[in-house]
Amino acid sequence: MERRKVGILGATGMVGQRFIQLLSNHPWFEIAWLAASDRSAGKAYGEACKWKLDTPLPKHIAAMTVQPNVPEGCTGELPKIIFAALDADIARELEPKFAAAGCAVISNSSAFRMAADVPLVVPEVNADHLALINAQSWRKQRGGYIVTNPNCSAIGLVLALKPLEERFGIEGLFVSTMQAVSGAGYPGVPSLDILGNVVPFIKNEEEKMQEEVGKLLGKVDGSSIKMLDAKVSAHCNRVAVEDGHTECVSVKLRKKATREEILAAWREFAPLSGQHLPTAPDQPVEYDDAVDRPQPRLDRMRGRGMTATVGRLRECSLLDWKFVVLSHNTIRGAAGAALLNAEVLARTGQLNKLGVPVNTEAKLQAVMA
Ligand SMILES: NC(=O)C1=CN([C@@H]2O[C@H](COP(=O)(O)OP(=O)(O)OC[C@H]3O[C@@H](n4cnc5c(N)ncnc54)[C@H](OP(=O)(O)O)[C@@H]3O)[C@@H](O)[C@H]2O)C=CC1
Ligand SMILES: N[C@@H](CC(=O)OP(=O)(O)O)C(=O)O
Repeated sequence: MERRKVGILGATGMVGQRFIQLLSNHPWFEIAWLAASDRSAGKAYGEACKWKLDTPLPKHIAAMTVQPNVPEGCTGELPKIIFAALDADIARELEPKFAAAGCAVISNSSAFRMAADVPLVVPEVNADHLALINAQSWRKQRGGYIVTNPNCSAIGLVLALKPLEERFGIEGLFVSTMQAVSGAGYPGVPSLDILGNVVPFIKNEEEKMQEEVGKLLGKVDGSSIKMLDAKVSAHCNRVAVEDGHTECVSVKLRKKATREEILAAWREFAPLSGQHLPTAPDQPVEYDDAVDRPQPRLDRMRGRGMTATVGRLRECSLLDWKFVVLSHNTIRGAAGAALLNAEVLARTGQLNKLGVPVNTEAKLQAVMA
Protein backbone atom coordinates (compact mmCIF):
# COMPACT_ATOMS: atom_id res chain seq x y z
CA MET A 1 0.00 0.00 0.00
CA GLU A 2 1.33 3.47 -0.88
CA ARG A 3 2.02 5.51 2.21
CA ARG A 4 0.20 8.84 2.61
CA LYS A 5 2.39 11.95 2.65
CA VAL A 6 2.32 13.92 5.90
CA GLY A 7 3.86 17.14 7.21
CA ILE A 8 4.98 18.20 10.70
CA LEU A 9 4.56 21.77 11.98
CA GLY A 10 6.89 22.47 14.91
CA ALA A 11 9.11 19.61 13.75
CA THR A 12 12.23 20.67 15.67
CA GLY A 13 10.69 20.65 19.18
CA MET A 14 10.36 17.85 21.75
CA VAL A 15 7.04 16.66 20.36
CA GLY A 16 8.09 17.30 16.75
CA GLN A 17 11.08 14.99 17.30
CA ARG A 18 8.79 12.28 18.69
CA PHE A 19 6.66 12.60 15.56
CA ILE A 20 9.73 12.02 13.43
CA GLN A 21 10.75 9.02 15.52
CA LEU A 22 7.28 7.43 15.46
CA LEU A 23 6.66 8.19 11.77
CA SER A 24 10.06 7.03 10.52
CA ASN A 25 8.94 3.45 9.90
CA HIS A 26 5.20 3.97 9.88
CA PRO A 27 3.34 1.61 7.54
CA TRP A 28 0.66 4.14 6.51
CA PHE A 29 2.37 7.58 6.62
CA GLU A 30 5.54 9.06 5.14
CA ILE A 31 7.12 12.37 6.19
CA ALA A 32 7.20 14.72 3.18
CA TRP A 33 7.31 18.20 4.74
CA LEU A 34 8.79 19.72 7.90
CA ALA A 35 8.29 23.26 9.20
CA ALA A 36 9.28 25.23 12.28
CA SER A 37 9.86 28.91 13.11
CA ASP A 38 11.56 31.49 10.89
CA ARG A 39 14.75 30.75 12.87
CA SER A 40 14.83 27.26 11.36
CA ALA A 41 13.23 27.77 7.93
CA GLY A 42 15.67 27.25 5.04
CA LYS A 43 18.12 25.18 7.13
CA ALA A 44 18.69 21.45 6.83
CA TYR A 45 16.63 19.73 9.58
CA GLY A 46 19.79 18.18 11.06
CA GLU A 47 21.24 21.66 11.50
CA ALA A 48 18.06 23.35 12.77
CA CYS A 49 17.17 20.70 15.36
CA LYS A 50 18.93 19.68 18.59
CA TRP A 51 17.99 15.98 18.38
CA LYS A 52 17.28 14.77 21.94
CA LEU A 53 15.95 11.26 21.45
CA ASP A 54 17.81 8.02 22.08
CA THR A 55 17.33 6.65 18.57
CA PRO A 56 19.40 8.15 15.72
CA LEU A 57 17.95 10.93 13.60
CA PRO A 58 17.28 9.25 10.22
CA LYS A 59 19.74 10.55 7.60
CA HIS A 60 17.10 11.35 4.98
CA ILE A 61 15.21 13.46 7.55
CA ALA A 62 18.39 15.29 8.64
CA ALA A 63 18.90 16.29 4.99
CA MET A 64 15.37 17.67 4.49
CA THR A 65 15.03 21.45 4.31
CA VAL A 66 12.87 23.05 7.00
CA GLN A 67 10.05 24.89 5.20
CA PRO A 68 8.36 28.21 6.04
CA ASN A 69 5.42 27.85 8.43
CA VAL A 70 2.69 28.79 5.93
CA PRO A 71 0.73 26.53 3.57
CA GLU A 72 1.65 28.59 0.52
CA GLY A 73 5.39 28.53 1.38
CA CYS A 74 5.74 24.88 0.47
CA THR A 75 8.14 23.96 -2.30
CA GLY A 76 6.31 21.19 -4.14
CA GLU A 77 2.93 19.92 -3.06
CA LEU A 78 1.81 20.55 0.53
CA PRO A 79 0.83 17.26 2.22
CA LYS A 80 -2.83 17.30 3.18
CA ILE A 81 -2.19 15.65 6.56
CA ILE A 82 -0.39 17.95 9.00
CA PHE A 83 0.74 16.90 12.48
CA ALA A 84 1.09 20.07 14.57
CA ALA A 85 3.33 20.45 17.64
CA LEU A 86 3.28 24.21 18.23
CA ASP A 87 2.98 26.36 21.32
CA ALA A 88 -0.65 27.34 21.85
CA ASP A 89 -0.27 31.01 20.82
CA ILE A 90 1.38 30.06 17.56
CA ALA A 91 -1.04 27.20 16.96
CA ARG A 92 -3.96 29.61 17.37
CA GLU A 93 -2.62 31.62 14.44
CA LEU A 94 -1.25 28.87 12.18
CA GLU A 95 -3.49 25.80 12.53
CA PRO A 96 -6.60 27.50 11.02
CA LYS A 97 -4.53 28.53 7.98
CA PHE A 98 -3.68 24.91 7.25
CA ALA A 99 -7.27 23.75 7.89
CA ALA A 100 -8.48 26.50 5.55
CA ALA A 101 -6.02 25.22 2.93
CA GLY A 102 -7.84 21.88 3.01
CA CYS A 103 -5.52 20.02 5.40
CA ALA A 104 -6.41 17.66 8.23
CA VAL A 105 -4.59 19.36 11.11
CA ILE A 106 -3.92 16.80 13.83
CA SER A 107 -2.90 18.98 16.70
CA ASN A 108 -1.18 18.56 20.05
CA SER A 109 -1.71 22.06 21.24
CA SER A 110 -4.29 23.37 23.69
CA ALA A 111 -5.32 26.26 21.37
CA PHE A 112 -8.58 24.73 20.06
CA ARG A 113 -9.14 21.77 22.42
CA MET A 114 -12.18 23.28 24.10
CA ALA A 115 -13.71 24.85 20.95
CA ALA A 116 -17.28 23.55 20.55
CA ASP A 117 -16.76 22.16 17.02
CA VAL A 118 -13.25 20.74 17.55
CA PRO A 119 -12.94 17.12 18.67
CA LEU A 120 -10.69 16.49 21.66
CA VAL A 121 -9.97 12.80 21.31
CA VAL A 122 -8.24 9.79 22.82
CA PRO A 123 -9.41 7.01 20.47
CA GLU A 124 -9.94 4.39 23.20
CA VAL A 125 -12.01 6.88 25.19
CA ASN A 126 -14.16 8.92 22.78
CA ALA A 127 -13.48 8.19 19.09
CA ASP A 128 -17.15 8.98 18.40
CA HIS A 129 -16.38 12.68 19.14
CA LEU A 130 -14.51 12.83 15.80
CA ALA A 131 -17.92 13.35 14.15
CA LEU A 132 -17.62 17.02 15.27
CA ILE A 133 -15.28 17.75 12.36
CA ASN A 134 -18.30 17.84 10.08
CA ALA A 135 -19.48 21.01 11.85
CA GLN A 136 -16.26 22.91 11.06
CA SER A 137 -16.49 25.63 8.40
CA TRP A 138 -13.11 24.60 6.91
CA ARG A 139 -14.53 21.13 6.32
CA LYS A 140 -17.47 22.48 4.39
CA GLN A 141 -15.36 24.88 2.34
CA ARG A 142 -12.26 22.87 1.39
CA GLY A 143 -12.38 19.62 3.31
CA GLY A 144 -9.88 20.64 6.01
CA TYR A 145 -10.38 20.38 9.75
CA ILE A 146 -8.67 20.43 13.16
CA VAL A 147 -8.62 17.45 15.52
CA THR A 148 -6.85 17.70 18.89
CA ASN A 149 -5.45 15.38 21.52
CA PRO A 150 -5.51 16.32 25.20
CA ASN A 151 -2.97 17.64 27.63
CA CYS A 152 -0.39 14.95 28.43
CA SER A 153 -1.55 14.51 32.06
CA ALA A 154 -5.22 14.40 31.06
CA ILE A 155 -4.53 11.52 28.63
CA GLY A 156 -3.14 9.05 31.19
CA LEU A 157 -5.87 10.03 33.62
CA VAL A 158 -8.81 9.52 31.24
CA LEU A 159 -7.46 6.16 30.08
CA ALA A 160 -7.66 4.96 33.68
CA LEU A 161 -11.02 6.65 34.28
CA LYS A 162 -12.94 5.63 31.15
CA PRO A 163 -13.44 1.95 32.18
CA LEU A 164 -14.63 3.15 35.61
CA GLU A 165 -16.98 5.75 34.13
CA GLU A 166 -18.49 3.14 31.78
CA ARG A 167 -19.21 0.60 34.51
CA PHE A 168 -19.76 2.60 37.68
CA GLY A 169 -20.04 6.31 36.78
CA ILE A 170 -17.77 9.00 38.24
CA GLU A 171 -19.05 11.60 40.65
CA GLY A 172 -15.80 13.36 41.43
CA LEU A 173 -12.05 12.98 41.60
CA PHE A 174 -8.91 14.42 43.06
CA VAL A 175 -5.60 14.09 41.22
CA SER A 176 -2.07 15.17 42.06
CA THR A 177 0.58 14.94 39.30
CA MET A 178 4.35 14.51 39.20
CA GLN A 179 5.26 15.68 35.69
CA ALA A 180 8.48 15.06 33.79
CA VAL A 181 10.70 17.91 32.59
CA SER A 182 10.31 16.95 28.90
CA GLY A 183 6.71 18.17 29.30
CA ALA A 184 8.02 21.72 29.28
CA GLY A 185 9.66 21.35 25.85
CA TYR A 186 13.31 22.15 25.12
CA PRO A 187 15.26 23.73 26.80
CA GLY A 188 12.35 23.85 29.23
CA VAL A 189 12.82 24.18 33.01
CA PRO A 190 16.28 25.51 34.00
CA SER A 191 18.43 22.82 35.67
CA LEU A 192 18.98 25.06 38.71
CA ASP A 193 15.23 25.17 39.28
CA ILE A 194 14.56 21.46 39.03
CA LEU A 195 17.63 19.46 40.15
CA GLY A 196 17.05 18.11 43.66
CA ASN A 197 13.74 19.92 43.67
CA VAL A 198 9.98 19.86 43.05
CA VAL A 199 8.17 22.86 41.54
CA PRO A 200 4.51 22.92 42.63
CA PHE A 201 3.30 25.01 39.70
CA ILE A 202 2.82 24.44 35.95
CA LYS A 203 1.12 27.35 34.25
CA ASN A 204 -2.52 26.65 33.27
CA GLU A 205 -2.03 22.90 33.75
CA GLU A 206 -4.57 22.36 36.54
CA GLU A 207 -7.26 24.30 34.65
CA LYS A 208 -6.60 22.35 31.44
CA MET A 209 -6.74 18.98 33.19
CA GLN A 210 -9.99 19.83 34.94
CA GLU A 211 -11.85 21.04 31.87
CA GLU A 212 -10.43 18.52 29.38
CA VAL A 213 -11.48 15.52 31.51
CA GLY A 214 -15.06 16.84 31.39
CA LYS A 215 -15.03 17.04 27.58
CA LEU A 216 -13.21 13.72 27.02
CA LEU A 217 -15.64 11.78 29.20
CA GLY A 218 -18.60 13.78 27.87
CA LYS A 219 -21.18 12.55 25.37
CA VAL A 220 -21.91 13.66 21.80
CA ASP A 221 -25.16 15.64 21.87
CA GLY A 222 -26.09 16.68 18.32
CA SER A 223 -23.19 18.76 17.05
CA SER A 224 -21.67 19.47 20.48
CA ILE A 225 -20.43 17.65 23.57
CA LYS A 226 -22.33 17.38 26.84
CA MET A 227 -19.63 17.53 29.52
CA LEU A 228 -19.25 14.84 32.17
CA ASP A 229 -21.12 15.89 35.29
CA ALA A 230 -18.33 15.36 37.84
CA LYS A 231 -16.16 17.54 40.06
CA VAL A 232 -12.45 17.36 39.21
CA SER A 233 -9.70 18.89 41.36
CA ALA A 234 -6.07 18.79 40.13
CA HIS A 235 -2.71 19.65 41.69
CA CYS A 236 0.16 19.76 39.17
CA ASN A 237 3.85 19.49 40.06
CA ARG A 238 7.08 19.40 38.05
CA VAL A 239 9.64 16.80 39.21
CA ALA A 240 13.17 15.89 38.15
CA VAL A 241 12.16 13.01 35.90
CA GLU A 242 13.10 12.99 32.22
CA ASP A 243 9.98 11.38 30.67
CA GLY A 244 6.73 10.01 32.11
CA HIS A 245 3.98 11.70 34.10
CA THR A 246 2.86 9.99 37.35
CA GLU A 247 -0.54 10.83 38.86
CA CYS A 248 -2.05 9.94 42.26
CA VAL A 249 -5.82 9.73 41.89
CA SER A 250 -8.73 9.43 44.34
CA VAL A 251 -12.14 8.84 42.79
CA LYS A 252 -15.75 8.85 43.95
CA LEU A 253 -17.96 6.48 41.97
CA ARG A 254 -21.72 6.78 41.38
CA LYS A 255 -22.23 3.05 41.95
CA LYS A 256 -20.28 1.06 44.55
CA ALA A 257 -17.61 -1.21 43.10
CA THR A 258 -15.39 -3.87 44.59
CA ARG A 259 -11.64 -4.06 44.03
CA GLU A 260 -12.18 -7.09 41.77
CA GLU A 261 -14.76 -5.24 39.70
CA ILE A 262 -12.42 -2.29 39.20
CA LEU A 263 -9.50 -4.52 38.21
CA ALA A 264 -11.77 -6.35 35.76
CA ALA A 265 -12.91 -3.03 34.24
CA TRP A 266 -9.28 -2.10 33.50
CA ARG A 267 -8.30 -5.59 32.33
CA GLU A 268 -11.24 -5.93 29.95
CA PHE A 269 -10.89 -2.42 28.48
CA ALA A 270 -10.03 -3.03 24.81
CA PRO A 271 -12.17 -0.67 22.70
CA LEU A 272 -9.88 -0.71 19.65
CA SER A 273 -9.22 -4.42 19.47
CA GLY A 274 -9.81 -5.73 15.96
CA GLN A 275 -9.09 -2.32 14.38
CA HIS A 276 -5.42 -3.18 13.65
CA LEU A 277 -4.16 0.37 14.13
CA PRO A 278 -0.34 0.40 14.03
CA THR A 279 0.13 2.68 17.06
CA ALA A 280 -2.60 1.22 19.28
CA PRO A 281 -1.24 -0.82 22.20
CA ASP A 282 -2.65 -4.30 22.82
CA GLN A 283 -3.61 -3.22 26.31
CA PRO A 284 -4.35 0.53 26.74
CA VAL A 285 -4.55 0.21 30.54
CA GLU A 286 -2.34 -2.30 32.34
CA TYR A 287 -2.53 -2.97 36.09
CA ASP A 288 0.70 -3.83 37.92
CA ASP A 289 0.10 -5.33 41.35
CA ALA A 290 3.62 -4.79 42.71
CA VAL A 291 3.46 -2.58 45.80
CA ASP A 292 5.85 0.04 44.39
CA ARG A 293 4.68 0.39 40.77
CA PRO A 294 4.15 2.15 38.42
CA GLN A 295 7.45 4.03 38.17
CA PRO A 296 8.39 6.31 35.25
CA ARG A 297 11.78 4.75 34.48
CA LEU A 298 10.46 1.19 34.58
CA ASP A 299 6.98 1.51 33.12
CA ARG A 300 6.79 4.45 30.70
CA MET A 301 7.68 2.34 27.62
CA ARG A 302 4.98 -0.32 28.13
CA GLY A 303 3.01 -0.81 24.92
CA ARG A 304 5.77 1.09 23.05
CA GLY A 305 5.02 4.13 25.19
CA MET A 306 1.25 3.96 24.51
CA THR A 307 0.03 2.00 27.56
CA ALA A 308 -1.07 3.73 30.76
CA THR A 309 0.15 1.70 33.73
CA VAL A 310 -2.04 1.66 36.84
CA GLY A 311 -1.09 0.39 40.27
CA ARG A 312 -1.64 0.69 44.02
CA LEU A 313 -5.45 0.36 43.93
CA ARG A 314 -6.71 0.70 47.48
CA GLU A 315 -9.66 2.09 49.39
CA CYS A 316 -9.73 5.85 49.99
CA SER A 317 -11.03 7.14 53.31
CA LEU A 318 -12.20 10.42 51.74
CA LEU A 319 -13.57 9.29 48.36
CA ASP A 320 -14.08 5.62 47.32
CA TRP A 321 -10.87 4.33 45.73
CA LYS A 322 -7.35 5.58 45.09
CA PHE A 323 -4.64 4.50 42.65
CA VAL A 324 -1.56 5.67 40.73
CA VAL A 325 -1.40 6.02 36.93
CA LEU A 326 1.67 6.61 34.78
CA SER A 327 1.97 7.40 31.07
CA HIS A 328 4.69 8.56 28.70
CA ASN A 329 4.12 12.28 28.19
CA THR A 330 5.66 12.80 24.75
CA ILE A 331 4.48 9.45 23.28
CA ARG A 332 1.02 8.58 24.71
CA GLY A 333 0.67 12.16 25.92
CA ALA A 334 1.57 13.87 22.64
CA ALA A 335 2.98 12.52 19.34
CA GLY A 336 1.70 8.94 19.77
CA ALA A 337 -1.72 10.30 20.73
CA ALA A 338 -1.92 12.41 17.57
CA LEU A 339 -0.70 9.52 15.44
CA LEU A 340 -3.39 7.25 16.85
CA ASN A 341 -5.99 9.92 16.08
CA ALA A 342 -4.69 10.02 12.48
CA GLU A 343 -4.88 6.24 12.22
CA VAL A 344 -8.52 6.27 13.31
CA LEU A 345 -9.24 9.05 10.79
CA ALA A 346 -7.55 6.97 8.08
CA ARG A 347 -9.50 3.83 9.04
CA THR A 348 -12.81 5.70 8.92
CA GLY A 349 -12.10 7.38 5.55
CA GLN A 350 -11.72 10.89 6.99
CA LEU A 351 -8.31 11.44 5.38
CA ASN A 352 -9.59 10.78 1.85
CA LYS A 353 -11.44 13.91 0.80
CA LEU A 354 -9.03 16.63 1.83
CA GLY A 355 -8.70 19.80 -0.26
CA VAL A 356 -12.24 19.51 -1.66
CA PRO A 357 -15.58 20.68 -0.24
CA VAL A 358 -17.27 17.98 1.80
CA ASN A 359 -20.91 17.13 2.08
CA THR A 360 -21.42 17.65 5.78
CA GLU A 361 -23.56 14.58 6.40
CA ALA A 362 -21.75 12.72 9.17
CA LYS A 363 -20.00 9.84 7.46
CA LEU A 364 -18.01 8.73 10.39
CA GLN A 365 -18.97 5.38 11.77
CA ALA A 366 -17.78 5.40 15.38
CA VAL A 367 -14.93 2.94 15.67
CA MET A 368 -16.12 1.89 19.09
CA ALA A 369 -18.86 -0.69 19.18
N1 LIG B 1 6.29 18.09 25.66
C1 LIG B 1 5.19 17.46 26.02
O1 LIG B 1 5.19 16.49 26.83
C2 LIG B 1 3.89 17.86 25.46
C3 LIG B 1 3.71 18.99 24.67
N2 LIG B 1 2.50 19.31 24.18
C4 LIG B 1 2.25 20.52 23.38
O2 LIG B 1 2.86 20.36 22.10
C5 LIG B 1 3.30 21.64 21.64
C6 LIG B 1 4.79 21.58 21.35
O3 LIG B 1 5.49 21.29 22.55
P1 LIG B 1 7.05 20.97 22.61
O4 LIG B 1 7.45 20.18 21.43
O5 LIG B 1 7.28 20.45 23.96
O6 LIG B 1 7.67 22.46 22.45
P2 LIG B 1 9.14 22.90 22.01
O7 LIG B 1 9.34 24.24 22.62
O8 LIG B 1 10.12 21.83 22.30
O9 LIG B 1 9.02 23.08 20.40
C7 LIG B 1 8.30 24.12 19.80
C8 LIG B 1 8.28 23.96 18.29
O10 LIG B 1 7.52 25.03 17.70
C9 LIG B 1 8.32 25.68 16.72
N3 LIG B 1 7.95 27.09 16.57
C10 LIG B 1 8.16 28.10 17.45
N4 LIG B 1 7.67 29.26 16.92
C11 LIG B 1 7.14 28.93 15.71
C12 LIG B 1 6.50 29.66 14.69
N5 LIG B 1 6.26 30.99 14.79
N6 LIG B 1 6.08 29.02 13.57
C13 LIG B 1 6.30 27.69 13.43
N7 LIG B 1 6.92 26.94 14.36
C14 LIG B 1 7.31 27.55 15.49
C15 LIG B 1 9.74 25.52 17.20
O11 LIG B 1 10.62 25.73 16.11
P3 LIG B 1 12.11 26.35 16.27
O12 LIG B 1 13.02 25.21 16.65
O13 LIG B 1 12.40 26.85 14.91
O14 LIG B 1 12.03 27.41 17.32
C16 LIG B 1 9.68 24.06 17.66
O15 LIG B 1 9.71 23.22 16.53
C17 LIG B 1 2.92 22.66 22.72
O16 LIG B 1 1.64 23.19 22.47
C18 LIG B 1 2.88 21.80 23.96
O17 LIG B 1 2.10 22.42 24.94
C19 LIG B 1 1.45 18.48 24.41
C20 LIG B 1 1.56 17.36 25.17
C21 LIG B 1 2.79 16.99 25.77
N1 LIG C 1 2.17 21.37 30.17
C1 LIG C 1 2.50 19.96 30.03
C2 LIG C 1 2.78 19.61 28.63
C3 LIG C 1 1.95 20.34 27.69
O1 LIG C 1 2.47 20.85 26.76
O2 LIG C 1 0.66 20.48 27.92
P1 LIG C 1 -0.38 21.15 26.90
O3 LIG C 1 -0.37 20.32 25.64
O4 LIG C 1 -1.69 21.09 27.56
O5 LIG C 1 0.04 22.56 26.62
C4 LIG C 1 3.69 19.63 30.90
O6 LIG C 1 4.35 20.55 31.23
O7 LIG C 1 4.00 18.51 31.21
